[in-house]
Amino acid sequence: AVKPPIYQNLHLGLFEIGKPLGKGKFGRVYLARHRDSGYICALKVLNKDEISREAAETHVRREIEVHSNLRHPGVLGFYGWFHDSRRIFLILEYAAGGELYRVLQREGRFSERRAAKYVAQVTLSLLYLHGKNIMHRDMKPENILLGLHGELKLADFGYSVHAPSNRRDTLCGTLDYLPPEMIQSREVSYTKAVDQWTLGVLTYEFLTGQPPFEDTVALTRRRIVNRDMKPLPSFISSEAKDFVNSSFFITQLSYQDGHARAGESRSQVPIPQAASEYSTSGPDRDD
Ligand SMILES: Clc1ccc(CN2CCN(c3c(Br)cnc4[nH]c(-c5ccc(CN6CCOCC6)cc5)nc34)CC2)cc1
Repeated sequence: AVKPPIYQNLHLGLFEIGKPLGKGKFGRVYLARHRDSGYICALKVLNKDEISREAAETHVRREIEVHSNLRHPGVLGFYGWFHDSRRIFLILEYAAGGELYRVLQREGRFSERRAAKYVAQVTLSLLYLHGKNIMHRDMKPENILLGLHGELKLADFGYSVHAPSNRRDTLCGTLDYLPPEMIQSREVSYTKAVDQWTLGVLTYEFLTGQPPFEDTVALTRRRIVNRDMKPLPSFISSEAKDFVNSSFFITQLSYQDGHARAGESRSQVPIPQAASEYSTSGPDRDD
């Protein structure tokens, strides 16, 4: 027999569940409305069994720990969480514009003006996160949402950590957005330069519709380590080309020196010699 409502999940009973907004690794996200206030939100419902099966407890714990302490217009709102015997529920801001990668897929690529607006917004969100000594580490169009007025919102803090960090999380999913230091096998400590590199990858993808190092898995790895970016198409302005290139070289520099040397123009920045300068040695890590 169906249990009387009082015994069902008290918190869940506070919400009316609407259309599913998407499926992910450990669960789904639904449009939801808080009954008393009428407030519209996105309810991320994670399945505990699937989380345990993938040994992703730390991933989820970190997502809640980090995300619940953030409050910024360029970061998807996190309003709270609750759980029952089978599921974990995250109460998140509803981004009315949906996922940025769907917009990019639909439009092919963005104009330089629109790309510049998005890069500026992601930069402000990153400045906020880095100011709190947090690296996102998993920035990609799939994890960027659009608000009602087309403003960008960073989401999914499952891979975020406090800088610097030498965690060796298992990296899964695409390598396209990861900088050399995160895919080379040596034990390294990640700095915030990780997110700066990814901003360069995002800029390239906004302008062309493809990530700069996209290739077969093995060749993507080699391209990234050698900073062997696929050439930008001729329709890209020289200023945009310079911006994308600098984010890969300045990042390499700041990573090497362990501190940001922002503001240094390219002419003063020693540009690496041949690609051979970067060792591609060391056992490949395919976790
Ligand atoms: Cl566990 C998990 C489950 C699913 C996902 C993938 N998405 C992560 C982001 N999700 C959303 C979140 Br969180 C917060 N607000 C959202 N708003 C939307 C959304 C909003 C509107 C639409 C409809 N489109 C909007 C653009 O025009 C065409 C119609 C589609 C999606 N998705 C989310 C949706 C699901 C990630 C992890």
